[in-house]
Amino acid sequence: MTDQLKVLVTGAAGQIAYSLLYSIANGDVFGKNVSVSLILLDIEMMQEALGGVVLELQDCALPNLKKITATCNVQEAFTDIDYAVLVGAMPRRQGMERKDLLKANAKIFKEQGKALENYAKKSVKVLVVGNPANTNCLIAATCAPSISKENFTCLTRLDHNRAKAQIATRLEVATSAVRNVIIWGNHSSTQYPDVRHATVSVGDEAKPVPLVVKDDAWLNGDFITTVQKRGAAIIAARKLSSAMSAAKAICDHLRDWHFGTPKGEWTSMGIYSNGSNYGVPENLIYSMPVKIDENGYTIVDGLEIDDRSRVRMDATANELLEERNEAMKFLSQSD
Ligand SMILES: NC(=O)c1ccc[n+]([C@@H]2O[C@H](COP(=O)([O-])OP(=O)(O)OC[C@H]3O[C@@H](n4cnc5c(N)ncnc54)[C@H](O)[C@@H]3O)[C@@H](O)[C@H]2O)c1
Ligand SMILES: O=C(O)CC[C@H](O)C(=O)O
Repeated sequence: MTDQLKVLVTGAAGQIAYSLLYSIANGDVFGKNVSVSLILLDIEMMQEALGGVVLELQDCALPNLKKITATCNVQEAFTDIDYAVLVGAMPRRQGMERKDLLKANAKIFKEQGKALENYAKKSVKVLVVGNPANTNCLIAATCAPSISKENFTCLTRLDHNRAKAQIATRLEVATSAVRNVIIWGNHSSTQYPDVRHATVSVGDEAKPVPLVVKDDAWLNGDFITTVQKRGAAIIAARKLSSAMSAAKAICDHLRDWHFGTPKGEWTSMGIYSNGSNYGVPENLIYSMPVKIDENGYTIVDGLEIDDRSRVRMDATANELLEERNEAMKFLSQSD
């Protein structure tokens, strides 16, 4: 494993980045034995604020942090990077619809997909966070045809963590006792949080979550809607979208992608669908359960999908197909 990594974070002057950068720079994500060069990209207007973030990172006096580059220059930002954490995008605020975000943010991911194609290492691993994350990720992947589609992922780990926490709270157990929840589909209110295959540790035994919860009405009702609408609930309360929990989820996603998932566990990631898993259409970024080792991720196969799940999985796929249609219109427009 390499002992030096070049990690780009976009939207670096924004609120998620403010909660994220310390953990990356401190070695909590890529390990204490790896020195990290951080490249911080934000738009020109934010360079003064970004300069302040740099001052703070310096003042943390972190031994792992080899170099910090703050820039608004896309070529400088994407050159030779190992990881691209694409956070920079407009967040939804109260009263905004998701399609407003697609209009505003698609051009960012078109430009950054091209920059990945032209300047990044071909082995670069890309995590798209900016919303609508799945479709922005598809846009970036489409604009970087020489990079393997497997290297493009979007963040659904926040939803995964939310689902895990809801079950743990309900059962009054530690979140670490709950394993193998799944988020299927879009990082949106159509996502399908699925606990039919999840387990909870009771003493030395891992028992199926539905058997321990013993409340199918809750599992098929309020549990699902709470997870689906959690982002909107946070926006309504904070008047800002989630940041601390998003940053934590980004760290979890990157750490598992870099080091692998714990034995016997899977996680949820938005990944490229080639059309051969669980009836998910080809050429979508769709969240699925994956196990990760030194060879990369593999989709957990063979899980039984019941009729109710099929309907939910198709509904979220249909939303992604609609978003893709919109996105392709942007891609066909000249710059
Ligand atoms: N996938 C998820 O789970 C998840 C969770 C939370 C938030 N989000 C999304 O993450 C994004 C960022 O959220 P935030 O709260 O940090 O927003 P923010 O407004 O606080 O910060 C966004 C930053 O991106 C910068 N930016 C805009 N265009 C850019 C560009 N072309 N290149 C580089 N930087 C650019 C802005 O200047 C700003 O500093 C939003 O789209 C939000 O909806 C996703
Ligand atoms: O815009 C939204 O509805 C969600 C914002 C963010 O992605 C979250 O999940 O907290």
